[in-house]
Amino acid sequence: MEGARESLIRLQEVYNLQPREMAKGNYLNYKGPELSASDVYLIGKTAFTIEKYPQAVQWLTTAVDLMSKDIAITGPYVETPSFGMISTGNTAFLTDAQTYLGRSLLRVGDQENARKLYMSLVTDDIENKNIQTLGYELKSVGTVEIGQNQVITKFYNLCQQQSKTSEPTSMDSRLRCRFAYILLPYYRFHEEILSNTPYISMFYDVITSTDAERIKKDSSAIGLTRGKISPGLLNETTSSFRTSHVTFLSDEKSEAAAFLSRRISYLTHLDASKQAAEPHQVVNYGLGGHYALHLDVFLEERAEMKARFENYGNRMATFLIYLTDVERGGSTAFPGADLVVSPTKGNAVFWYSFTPDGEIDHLTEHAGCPVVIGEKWIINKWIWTYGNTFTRRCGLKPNASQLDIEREMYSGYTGKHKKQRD
Ligand SMILES: O=C(O)CCC(=O)C(=O)O
Ligand SMILES: [Fe+2]
Repeated sequence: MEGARESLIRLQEVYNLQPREMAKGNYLNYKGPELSASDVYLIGKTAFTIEKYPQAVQWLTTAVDLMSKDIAITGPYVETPSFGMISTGNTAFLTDAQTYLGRSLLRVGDQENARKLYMSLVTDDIENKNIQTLGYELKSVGTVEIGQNQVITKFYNLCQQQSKTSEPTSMDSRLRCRFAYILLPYYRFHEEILSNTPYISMFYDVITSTDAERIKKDSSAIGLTRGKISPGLLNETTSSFRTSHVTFLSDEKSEAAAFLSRRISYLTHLDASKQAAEPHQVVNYGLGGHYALHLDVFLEERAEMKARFENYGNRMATFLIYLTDVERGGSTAFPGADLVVSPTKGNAVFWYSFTPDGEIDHLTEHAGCPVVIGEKWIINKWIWTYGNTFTRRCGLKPNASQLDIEREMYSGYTGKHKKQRD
């Protein structure tokens, strides 16, 4: 339950949804479940606990409004034969909701309203522990810890836009659509260059619906488990940073996966076989499922992690295929490239995490936006630097872009450049 509440808070935060609307079941014009006043209160309390105070204020204000309305209709208390007057259903939480609201207001700097709320409560029930806590905190303002503001505005704005290609500037005049250059003449795929530096492109229809279903089936047969992040080798951990279910799917375990590895090699001109790439990783996100901003490469400070892969180098490139459409949300955002890619079944987003002069490209930081409506499945292929040292060599100029080096790269560095088919 706690996870579900955090998911709703994430949707509220990233997509700027109003708890008042969410309580009525309105999610970006989609109809979802309605929430009761006590649900709204409990979500507000969770927001408080995880230090999302601006969000807590919105939920708890809504809860207090909803509960106060209930009181107007039914009265806060009913007479019972054995227990005398007891408070009814939703309204039982009203005082608690008000005190948590006061404590949240205090933490977003609204002392005035926090104090007003306290004054209206303190006469009610002198014994109430929550009211006492609020009173105590009001007296010691300044020592109350204010949570870190974790709002990453740009990333959220991109998620809200759902899909956006960076504006072509004169420098980016080479942004375009083309047929991916593949040696087999009958093998044609559309590629759209979304960003030149960092190089991010979209391949269309790289997997059939049948194969997408096969991949889901083969990975479900293995079993998906809660995704982890690895700050270090020994402390892999589940975290609200990444909420999804994942499994690795090797070419041996799935014919569809093996076929896909070969296709990725053709499309990228890199070796995506098991000598030079990880097994595919299949990921499934449900409501609110997301992956916060990160780089796919391992950084120096993650030395332990690097040691684990010392035979492979680092993650040179990512080929991410969407196995489902997502009704709303679930895009992949690249704030460094001012780009967000909408999940479309069968399409793939591809990027290099290293610049052609061999440096980690921090502009490739990216995130999986939370899913609002529907379900999201993806399959990732991480292609390693070792094994691809000769398939993608360094550029000759220090600031060479991928487009500068791709002709030689595509001809296998034979010196015989074929004319690019545009
Ligand atoms: O789900 C997404 O769109 C991004 C996933 C991702 O970045 C990853 O799995 O490394
Ligand atoms: Fe990633």
